[in-house]
Amino acid sequence: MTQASAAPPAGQVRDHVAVASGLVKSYGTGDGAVTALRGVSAAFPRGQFTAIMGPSGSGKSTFLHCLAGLDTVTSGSVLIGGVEITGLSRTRLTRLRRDRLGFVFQSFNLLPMLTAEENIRLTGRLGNRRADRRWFDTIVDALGLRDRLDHRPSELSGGQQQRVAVARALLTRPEVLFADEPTGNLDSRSGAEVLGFLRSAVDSYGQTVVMVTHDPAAAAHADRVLFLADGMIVHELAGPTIDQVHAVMRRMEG
Ligand SMILES: Nc1ncnc2c1ncn2[C@@H]1O[C@H](COP(=O)(O)OP(=O)(O)OP(=O)(O)O)[C@@H](O)[C@H]1O
Repeated sequence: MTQASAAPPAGQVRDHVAVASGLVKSYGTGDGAVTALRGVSAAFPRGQFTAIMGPSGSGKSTFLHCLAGLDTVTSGSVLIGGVEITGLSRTRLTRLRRDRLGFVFQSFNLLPMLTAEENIRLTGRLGNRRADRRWFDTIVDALGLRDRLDHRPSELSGGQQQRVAVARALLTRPEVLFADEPTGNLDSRSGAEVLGFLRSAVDSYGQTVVMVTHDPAAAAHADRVLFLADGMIVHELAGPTIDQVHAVMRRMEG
């Protein structure tokens, strides 16, 4: 297996919207301590779609959460848009996540009492109203949600709910969209629709996407796949095909 690339030198940081260097994450102390990340370094170029794969327990979700400022690190550094986030106060971190990052999770995390449109607009800031309206319309139409905007989550299919969650995450034009198993609760057709949209957001709008997935077919939508094993990046594939991803996973799972 090839060695994955380390974080880039300082001069390249501006080309990478997120840079992790030497990330270590331990949970607990003493005999019960678990080290989930053991020195993970990776850089995420602007406008690229990266998938993170690896066996169960290899540290994928921990890595995504540390990278996105949802969890603290034990040591190491995370730069988002050039800002070192590991030392930020809780308030500044919350503001950075709200203003600059988007999130999509396996469970759609929509508010049940709000309509699809209200859910989508929940995190959107009011800036230039006309531009905001245009962008809202662009996302809603691209995701095929136009005739579902007045529905509440319980009146939507899983695929539609996840598309609402993706629209909500993209409304603020985040520097990075972080997705943790976004298709984990969807049938293969709905999953493919969500993945197709993420792909086109990268291709059409230059969106940066970082996605954790178990599914080789999902990972094949990405520009590259980083493979984690036992808290370390052990392999990287560029322009992955489903067969290549399967082959690496088979080797890793022995
Ligand atoms: N809050 C926590 N407290 C203690 N240990 C944790 C915690 N979260 C994760 N871990 C441990 O850290 C390791 C990595 O977990 P993580 O959830 O990041 O793996 P994963 O690759 O995303 O797994 P899966 O594919 O099963 O979701 C595992 O050994 C897990 O048990």
